[in-house]
Amino acid sequence: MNPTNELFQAIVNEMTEGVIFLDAEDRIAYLNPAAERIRRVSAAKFIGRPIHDLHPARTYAAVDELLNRLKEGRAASRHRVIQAQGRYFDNTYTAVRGAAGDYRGTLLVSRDITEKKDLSEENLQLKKILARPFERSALIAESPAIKAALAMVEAVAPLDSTVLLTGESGTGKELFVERIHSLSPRRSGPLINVNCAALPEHLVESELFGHVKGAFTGAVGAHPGRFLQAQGGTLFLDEVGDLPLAAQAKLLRVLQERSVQAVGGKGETPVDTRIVAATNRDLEEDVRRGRFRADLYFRLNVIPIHIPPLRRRPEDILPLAEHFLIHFARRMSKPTPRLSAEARSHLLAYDFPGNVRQLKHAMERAVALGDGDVIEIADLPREFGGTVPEPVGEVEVGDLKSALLACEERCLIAALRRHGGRRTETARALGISRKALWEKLQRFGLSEKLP
Ligand SMILES: Nc1ncnc2c1ncn2[C@@H]1O[C@H](COP(=O)(O)OP(=O)(O)OP(=O)(O)O)[C@@H](O)[C@H]1O
Repeated sequence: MNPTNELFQAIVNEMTEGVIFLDAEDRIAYLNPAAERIRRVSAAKFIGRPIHDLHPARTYAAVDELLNRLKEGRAASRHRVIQAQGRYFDNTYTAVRGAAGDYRGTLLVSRDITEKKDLSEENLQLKKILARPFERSALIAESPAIKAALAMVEAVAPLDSTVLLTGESGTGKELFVERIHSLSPRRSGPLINVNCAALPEHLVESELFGHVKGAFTGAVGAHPGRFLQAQGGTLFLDEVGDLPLAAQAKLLRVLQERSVQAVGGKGETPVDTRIVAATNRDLEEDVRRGRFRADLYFRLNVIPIHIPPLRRRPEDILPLAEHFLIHFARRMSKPTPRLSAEARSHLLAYDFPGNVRQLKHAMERAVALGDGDVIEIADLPREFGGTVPEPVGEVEVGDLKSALLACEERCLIAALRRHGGRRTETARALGISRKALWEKLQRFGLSEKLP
């Protein structure tokens, strides 16, 4: 054998690229070991057979077209990316011509580009993510009403004044507090959040103002209290309307004196914290009914900012829905689905008693359960289909769990009505903690609906 031939043979045998040579009649004249592995064929059986024998019938026309282009000199080489054995290959077809330009055949080289392709896909994903930056606490504000509230927040954030945010549950009050804090000179200090409705009544004072070791049974260690934890920062008193009256008096004193005394402690510690309070209750009404101290109300209501319910600002519904779809799709590593025209009109027509939180949960559910790239009406919770179901009424007995839940909901409603919506008394009558009551009201979306 010609030594040059031997040398080429050795090189081609060792190559990791698959090499196939097709003669002028499109028959396989040569196939190297790498091509045997890639195509899962043996050279011994395939030499002399038409190239089509390596391909599924549906690709014949495309392969013929490609080879014809090369034969006719319309192209010197062509690329095709194929998938084989779960990997991607870039196939380069190059026409081989004699000295006179006569077509002798085609050289087909297959390169494994799986890693490259994976990387470029990942790169594309990352570019998309970068092009659409998603802040964790992005605040969507399309409606004039929410833009006005945001403008107010931006104006008062740099001041140290107390802000009272009002609005139904789930309207985004917490996001507004974050915005106030992050735009204030206290932004590098802590933002401490206290949910006044979730605090057990007997622990309200020690939670807020701290306690010394051994101040009461269970006080094994000292606790600085939320006020001191928020030193130099912002203290967010969420659901402030749910503070028991005794705690309201103590809070008022702290706000007046600007100092706290820990439960069981003697000395006073000066407090340097900005107060932002929020409530979904009608505090003026609570003041009239003697449930909330008027003097505390005036102390907190220095700068009132109202966040309207979602049903009063329909311009926000679809932008919020899309924002949540992107967020959850990314979190669940799924492609971002879009809303069908019908789903959009249902969302726009719905009155959202649970506000943005309810919309957010619905979008999370749709992304989690959806298997397509379009969210249809069927992918939305049942209540979005029409009017909100009345919570009091016949128990729809489907399974035991839902029957028990419906029963629990009715008990809660009855107890709340009997106690005029007063959480502490309701919790006591039901034999559960205020925290447990608060959680149940959230779960059933009842915190808004009742007095
Ligand atoms: N404008 C908005 N843009 C983006 N997300 C929002 C917006 N408004 C509310 N959300 C989201 O909706 C959810 C509910 O909002 P948030 O917890 O701030 O409501 P809230 O008014 O504080 O409710 P509650 O009174 O029950 O504490 C949150 O996950 C929040 O991130």
